[in-house]
Parts: sequence; structure tokens; C-alpha cells
Amino acid sequence: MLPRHHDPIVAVATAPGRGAVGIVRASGKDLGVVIRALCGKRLMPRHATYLPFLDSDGATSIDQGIAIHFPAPHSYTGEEVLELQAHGGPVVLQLLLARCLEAGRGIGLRVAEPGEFTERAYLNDKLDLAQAEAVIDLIDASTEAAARSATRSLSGDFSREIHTLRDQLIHLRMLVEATLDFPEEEIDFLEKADARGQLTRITAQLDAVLDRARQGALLREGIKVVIAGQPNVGKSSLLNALAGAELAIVTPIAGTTRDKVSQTIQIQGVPVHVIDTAGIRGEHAATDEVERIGIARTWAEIEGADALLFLHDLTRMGEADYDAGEADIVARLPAALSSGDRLVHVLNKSDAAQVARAHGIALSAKTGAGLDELRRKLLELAGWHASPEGLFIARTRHVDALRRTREHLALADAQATSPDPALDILAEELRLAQAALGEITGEFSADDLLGEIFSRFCIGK
Ligand SMILES: Nc1nc2c(c(=O)[nH]1)N(C=O)[C@@H](CNc1ccc(C(=O)N[C@@H](CCC(=O)O)C(=O)O)cc1)CN2
Ligand SMILES: Nc1nc2c(ncn2[C@@H]2O[C@H](COP(=O)(O)OP(=O)(O)OP(=O)(O)O)[C@@H](O)[C@H]2O)c(=O)[nH]1
Ligand SMILES: [Mg+2]
Repeated sequence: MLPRHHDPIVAVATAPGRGAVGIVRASGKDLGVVIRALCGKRLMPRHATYLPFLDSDGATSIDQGIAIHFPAPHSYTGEEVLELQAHGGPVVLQLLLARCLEAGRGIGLRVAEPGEFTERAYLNDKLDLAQAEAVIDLIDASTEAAARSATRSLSGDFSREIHTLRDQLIHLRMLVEATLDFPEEEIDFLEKADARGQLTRITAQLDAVLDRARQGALLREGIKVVIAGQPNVGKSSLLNALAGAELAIVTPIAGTTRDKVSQTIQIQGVPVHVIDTAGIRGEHAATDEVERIGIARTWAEIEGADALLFLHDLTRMGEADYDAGEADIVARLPAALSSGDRLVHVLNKSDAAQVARAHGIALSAKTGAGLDELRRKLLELAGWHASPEGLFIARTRHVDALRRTREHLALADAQATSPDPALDILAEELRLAQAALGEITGEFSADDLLGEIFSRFCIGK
């Protein structure tokens, strides 16, 4: 452990601002001095005691509240923990925090960094890395489905699946390593133990976990969808229709939207970050400076989109000007978009025109007709095929680790199925597969990764 992991720490654990109740929480060794100073007496372990929180003079109280002492190791962090549950005013909480720091000067008490309580829980084996990540994912969850799957990951569902895979891998590795030690029997031994069968079963299970992790990562991260097209085709109207609120200004004037307007909506619990952009028209047509900058931003948004909704106006198709404008946009679309399946043609204003063109989704931002089909299309494009029940939250980091595990298993399988298998390579690939898997729960993790993960937490968590 790094030296800083030995300092006792303290922070306000509740959200900034005013609230009914606010908590100051300390964790570390030798909190007795802080308890005596603020509570004036010893506290019964893990019992809520109502008492005055004492100021430096030992007589006046800062507040009256509930104190709880969790002796190590039975606490959130696994260290000794003191909780002061006070009235939830920012000033009273700052006074309590300052008083704790003063009383704890002798033991080196300092203010906690973001995520440091949870980092300690991880370092003291109260949570593994995937569970610690689920803590912040639960706090950050923006949809019910995301919150429920974060709770599932926090309670260890995801980690258990990873451990099951790991245990099977270890079993297989032992078999292969043992065979390496008795080269004369090698092929025979592997065959008897059905090493290949084991490898196939592990791979199939890994694929299932990988699929669920991808869905979980989608629930956490969502997708970025950009609405773009010529001016006046109804982009802002579509954003408003999807969001169910008048977010962006809609007028019959071409060039109404100057800057992007973003809103996160949810479709079946999947967060969808929708971005409405300034209408694109050719260099010659965009006369003013503001509009030109707006259009440049539109193109920048298109570059980073998971999906592009290219919006067309059914009432204007066939007009020479309009068709020329469409051709301009098509010519400038990034190749990756126009060739892939991330581009969706949306034909708007179906309420006011005949729908002639077949390819694309016809809808009316005005009446809402066709919106459900668009929502379905977006989920399909995102790769969403699960129902949120039974999912666990996951991150890109987890999906990457599972993918690398998968690659090593494939390389191991290539040896296992070869007529002349190189057992040392087989053994090495299995070792690498286990190491990649171990990154998820933090069995094999570098310090900089931990710093990166915990620094994203809020203070006091
Ligand atoms: N007041 C308060 N509420 C809170 C927290 C907290 O720290 N304080 N939590 C913080 O995020 C969450 C709860 N997490 C906790 C996790 C473990 C333990 C704990 O005491 N664990 C002991 C005993 C377990 C047991 O009795 O089964 C242990 O692990 O040994 C407490 C809270 C949510 N609510
Ligand atoms: N009939 C009909 N009119 C629509 C529909 N959607 C939008 N409109 C109208 O089309 C006009 C332009 O709508 P906006 O949503 O502002 O279009 P935009 O693409 O955001 O325009 P810019 O921001 O200028 O690029 C408005 O008068 C809308 O009322 C639709 O589905 N049907
Ligand atoms: Mg607009």
C-alpha cells in the first residue's frame, strides 16, 4: 500500500447543498481522539447514539445528532469508521468537518480525496474492483434500468460470473501445466481429460458473459445520436418530439438553430444522447459568420456520432435547390458513416406529403407518427437486444478485458486443435487469458488504473 493509504481521512459524505440530514464520515486508525473530542464519550460499537457534537471548548455544541462508531474491520472501508449524522446544512457540516480535522491533527487526519473511502474498501477486500466501479455507476445512473443493474454488479453478480470463468481456467491450466511436466504422455493425457472440450465450454460461457457485459456497458454509457440535415427539415422538431419537451426553438425560418442542442433521453432504459445541430447548407449559401461556425460544429458532431439521423423533408423532395443541397451533404459525409449501418435516413413531414421513397424511416415530428419505428431502429443500431432484467452494469474497460480474454482463448484453442500442439504456447495463452480476466475484478491491476477509476468518484464516497 502507498503511504497515503495509511492516513486517517474525513469528508462530508452527503451531497453538497442543503438537506434534511448530512453526514461527516471519518475512516482510519485511532479515531478514539476524534470520538472523545466531538462526542465526549466512548460509543457503543455499531449503535446509533443521539448526542451533542462538541466544539473545541468541550462545552458548546456545534449540532445535536447521531454518532455511529464502526470498529475495524466491520465497516464500509474495512477500517475503523466514525459517522456523525448532523442536520444537513452546508455550514454546520463544514464546522463539523473542521472540528474533526482539528481534533484529529495528532493522528494526521486529513480530508479525503474523491473516491478514497471506496478505494479503501477495495484495498481492504470489502469490494472488488468491478463492485467498486458499480458504486459510482449506481450513484451516476440516469435510468432505472441502469440503477438496477448497477445494484446487481455491486452485490457481486458480475464478479461471480468472472470468478466462475477464472476457476475453470485455473483448472484447465493446472491440467496443461501438469502435462508439460510429463512430456512423454502429453497428447494422451490432454485427450483423456478432454482439455479441448473444457476449452470449448469456457469459450462459450465467456461469449455469454461478453454479450451481457456489452449490454451492460450500453446501459451505462448509452449512444450518441446526431440529427443533421438541411435547414428547416424539422431537426429541432424531431429532438423535441423524442424528448417530449420543447427544448429547441422551432420556427419556419431556415437557419433557426445556430448551435447544437443536446438532450439525453432513454429508450427502454438505454440512455440516448441526442444532439440537434445547425442545418447544413453549402458554403455559398451560408452568408453569416454565426451560421458558418454552427455548420462547422455540425460536422464535428457528425464525426463523433454512434449514429447519424440524416433528416429529409418529404414536402420538398424534387425541388432543384433542395435536391442540390442533399447532394452536397451526401458528398461530404465521412466514408465510415455512409458505408456502414450507422447512417439512418429519416423522411420527415409524412403528415404533409406522399411517402414515395421506400428506403429510410418515414415519420412526422409534428404528429409523432413513425417515432416508435425510429426508436426501435436506434436500439437495433446500438446493438441492444436484451431486456434490462437480470443485466449487470459494465464498462468499456470490462468489455475490452473480456475481448482480450476471448482472443487468448482462441489462440489456445488453435494449439489444442492442431495435430501437433505446442503445449508451452497453449499454457501461455491460458495464462494470458486468466490475467486479462483478472483485470476486471482487480486481481491484476496497475496502480495508475486504480487512480484513474477512483478519481472519478465524488468527494466523501
Ligand atoms: N449511514 C450510512 N449509510 C450508508 C453507507 C454508509 O457508509 N453510511 N454506505 C456507504 O457507502 C452504503 C452502505 N454500505 C455499507 C457497507 C458495509 C457496511 C458495514 O458495516 N459492513 C460490515 C458489517 C457487515 C454486516 O454486518 O453484515 C462489514 O463489512 O464487516 C456498512 C455500510 C449506503 N448507506
Ligand atoms: N407538417 C410538418 N411540419 C413540420 C414537421 N416537422 C417540422 N415541421 C415544420 O418545419 C419547420 C422547421 O422546423 P424545425 O424543427 O425548426 O427545423 P430545423 O431542421 O431544426 O431547422 P433549422 O434549425 O433552421 O436548421 C417548422 O415550421 C416546423 O413546424 C412535420 O413533421 N410536419
Ligand atoms: Mg433547428
